[in-house]
Amino acid sequence: MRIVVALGGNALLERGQKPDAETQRANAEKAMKSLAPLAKEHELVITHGNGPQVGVLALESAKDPSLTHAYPLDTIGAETQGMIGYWLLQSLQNNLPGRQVASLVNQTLVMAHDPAFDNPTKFVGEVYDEETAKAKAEEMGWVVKQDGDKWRRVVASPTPERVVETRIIRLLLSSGAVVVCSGGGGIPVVRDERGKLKGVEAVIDKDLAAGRLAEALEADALIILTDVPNVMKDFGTDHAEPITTTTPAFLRSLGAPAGSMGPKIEAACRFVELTGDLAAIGRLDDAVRMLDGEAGTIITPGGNYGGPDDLNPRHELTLDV
Ligand SMILES: Nc1ncnc2c1ncn2[C@@H]1O[C@H](COP(=O)(O)OP(=O)(O)O)[C@@H](O)[C@H]1O
Ligand SMILES: NC(=O)OP(=O)(O)O
Repeated sequence: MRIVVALGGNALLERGQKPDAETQRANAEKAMKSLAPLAKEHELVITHGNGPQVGVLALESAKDPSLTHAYPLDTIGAETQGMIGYWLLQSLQNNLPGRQVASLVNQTLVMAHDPAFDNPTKFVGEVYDEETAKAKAEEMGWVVKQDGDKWRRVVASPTPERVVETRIIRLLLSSGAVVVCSGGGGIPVVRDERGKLKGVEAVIDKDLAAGRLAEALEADALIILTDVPNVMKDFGTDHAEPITTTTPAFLRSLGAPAGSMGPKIEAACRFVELTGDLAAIGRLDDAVRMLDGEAGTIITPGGNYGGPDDLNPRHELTLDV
């Protein structure tokens, strides 16, 4: 089977943890141990978030006295792909001896006229109280918005249209390699009037980008991993209920959920609607059980799933290396 996994930000940095390299490396190691069983049996693509890490590197760059201009967000996106990609690469190599692993710096095309450029919505960096956030906005030239009961910097997050390196990712997968790519949703780029690629000031949503990549790779499943076991109906109320197996129509009928559960649901529903295949949302530790239909919120066209025998995979793992 060919599986695209989107790794939630919490897998690298739990709420309240400081973004030190050693903390994130240790979290990456735990996350890759959870995904190793999937990689042993399937073609696997791993994508990841970069919101907190963009914040750290952007601040560093903005405060570096040797620079005339702070690094732009496309360059910082590439830095985060290199850094997080390295942590994931090494953990995978250590947990999957003998298996080839590739970690790519790669780009995602967005449209230059995407209205998202005029309405920043993607939270990056750390959380502040309102007063500190507004002072930071003044000092750094940021836009800040409320995120729950805290405040955070927001940047433009245009819709991902296509992963530029889709073809090489497909080649790597068919040779048996595990591929880490589309980190932070991919480095945001547009094509200019001559068709040449050019970076833009934005951070793409990694779940939406993982969905687009899964479509383009004709993946058999899209698994979105976060820190909650299920999508909940009536989330945040005293009658909240976990959703186990469902349809895109039902999930969409719940309305727009708070924060980044929204893009997760959108990515999962779109993938199932367009491909007829399976998407799942749940906890990192449950990744294997989700595919067995024993955990998570499973989304299929008919809203039922009895396990991998219900799938009709197009891809088989071949270790051609
Ligand atoms: N309907 C819902 N069901 C479950 N969790 C929800 C829902 N709506 C919002 N959430 C919140 O979304 C969070 C996951 O989103 P987020 O933390 O942004 O993901 P990640 O960083 O793992 O990509 C959960 O911890 C939960 O607080
Ligand atoms: N790029 C992105 O979606 O990152 P987070 O998941 O860390 O917000």
